[in-house]
Amino acid sequence: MILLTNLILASSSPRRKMLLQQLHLDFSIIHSNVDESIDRKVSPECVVTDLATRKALAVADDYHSSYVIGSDTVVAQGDHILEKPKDKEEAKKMLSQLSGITHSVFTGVAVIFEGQQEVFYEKTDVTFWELTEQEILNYIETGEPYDKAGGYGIQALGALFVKEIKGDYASVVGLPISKLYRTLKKMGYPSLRV
Ligand SMILES: Cc1cn([C@H]2C[C@H](O)[C@@H](COP(=O)(O)OP(=O)(O)OP(=O)(O)O)O2)c(=O)[nH]c1=O
Repeated sequence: MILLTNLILASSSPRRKMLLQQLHLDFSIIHSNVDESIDRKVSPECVVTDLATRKALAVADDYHSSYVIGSDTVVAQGDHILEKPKDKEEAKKMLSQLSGITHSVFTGVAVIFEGQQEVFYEKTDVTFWELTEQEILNYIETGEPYDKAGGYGIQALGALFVKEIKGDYASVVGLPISKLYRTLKKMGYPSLRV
């Protein structure tokens, strides 16, 4: 097992990688490959903290002396949890559901180091403009919705749908780096730049 750093991001998300790079730390990426099936009767905060913990634990089992970060993001509209749309129909349904209303984006984070475990979540409220059917169809054609919770990316074309956001922008994109930084500090992570 070759490991160059003692910070590991247990994620395949290019957005999480990009956000963690903002901390100017060396880190490795190891995909966690956990079963991401969820219990839809459970609250979104429980879903994201549970999945984040599962992702971190799956990697931490092999890397005890590293700080391992797992994370998960879902969109919640009322009692409905929206994950990543599987196809065009599902993407259309999700975006139609989000049109003209406020929904919440939940991101859970788990950091594990030598048996210590810190788990938290961020909730950010996002309000969409009313979207026309044509806008939704055109957006789906770009392919942007498919690997993103709720079927949109606030960091890309999806930004055009956003009227207002209350909370942490980075958390919507997939990793609340401000709170993560504070958590690493609390856990004694040694190489923080600030
Ligand atoms: C709402 C929203 C979500 N997303 C992304 C963040 C996450 O990558 C994705 C939600 O899926 P996740 O299952 O949380 O993450 P993932 O499968 O991409 O990566 P991994 O499990 O390996 O860590 O949606 C955006 O990029 N922009 C947005 O505006």
